[in-house]
Amino acid sequence: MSAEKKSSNEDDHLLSQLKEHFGHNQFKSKLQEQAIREIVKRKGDVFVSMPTGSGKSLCFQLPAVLHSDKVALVFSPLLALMKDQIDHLAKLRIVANSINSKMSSSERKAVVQDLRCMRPHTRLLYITPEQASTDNFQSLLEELHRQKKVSYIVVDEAHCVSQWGHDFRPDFLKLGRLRQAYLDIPWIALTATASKVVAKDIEKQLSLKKPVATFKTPCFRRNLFYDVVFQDNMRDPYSHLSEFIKDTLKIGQTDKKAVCT
Ligand SMILES: Nc1ncnc2c1ncn2[C@@H]1O[C@H](COP(=O)(O)OP(=O)(O)OP(=O)(O)O)[C@@H](O)[C@H]1O
Repeated sequence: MSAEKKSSNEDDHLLSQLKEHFGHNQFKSKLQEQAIREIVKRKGDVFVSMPTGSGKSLCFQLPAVLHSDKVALVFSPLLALMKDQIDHLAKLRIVANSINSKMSSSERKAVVQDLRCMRPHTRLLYITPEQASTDNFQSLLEELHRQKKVSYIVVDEAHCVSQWGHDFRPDFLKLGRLRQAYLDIPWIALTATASKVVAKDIEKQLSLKKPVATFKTPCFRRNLFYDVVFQDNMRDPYSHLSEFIKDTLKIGQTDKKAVCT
C-alpha cells in the first residue's frame, strides 16, 4: 500500500473513532487535530497549550480510548475537575476512574482490581499529583508498566508545575521524577495558560523528553482591544468608553476576522 493511501486510511480511522466514541463529526480546530494525530503516534512527548474550551481534553481522551488494553494515567490538580471529566466520559460509555484520598478503601480496591485484570476496562485513571509519591501508587505504576498497560501519562493543568505561573502546586514537581523513571511512556502536558517562560519551565520541571512536539495557540488575540486611561483624567468616562467601543467596532469592520466582544 502506498504511504499516501496508508495515511488517508489512518485519517479515516481516527475520524470514525472520533464519531464513534465522542459523537463529533470533525475536529474542533486544526490544532486539536494536529495534536491528536501526533499523540496517537506515541513517538514522544507532546505539549499542548490552547485556551479554555478549545477541546484540550479530547487531545488525550481520544488517543486513550484507541488503546483497548491499556490505561492512560491523568494527573489533575482538582478533584472537581476529575469528577467533571469522569462523569462526562461515563455518559459516553468510556470507563474512567480515579484514585484519590476521598475514596473508601473498597472503592479503591475495585479500581485497582480492574487495573490488575489482563484487559482492564479502565481507559483513563485520574490521580492527584499528591498520589504520585505514595508507596501504593508507586508500586501500582511499576506493576502496570511491567505489564505494558500504560498508554500515556498526562499532566492536565500543567502550568501548576511552574513557580512562574499562577496556581503553582509543589506536588506537581514530584511528577518530574516520575518522568525520569518511566522513559518509554509518552507524556502529554496540557495547559490553557502558558507564557513562553512558563512553557519552558513546564518542559524543564516535568523533564519532558526532547524534542517535545508543541501545539500552541498564538497568544495574540485580534478580537481584544485595550485602552488604559486614568479615570481622574477623564471628564466623562462613559462617553470615553462609548467612543472606544465605536472605534474598535470600526476596526472590526475593516478587519473581517476581528470580532468585538
Ligand atoms: N472535535 C470536537 N467537536 C465538537 N466539540 C468538541 C470537540 N472537541 C471538544 N469539544 C467540546 O468542546 C468543549 C470544551 O472542551 P474541553 O472541556 O475539553 O476544553 P478544554 O480546552 O479542556 O477546557 P479547559 O481549559 O477548561 O479544561 C466540550 O464541550 C467538548 O465536548
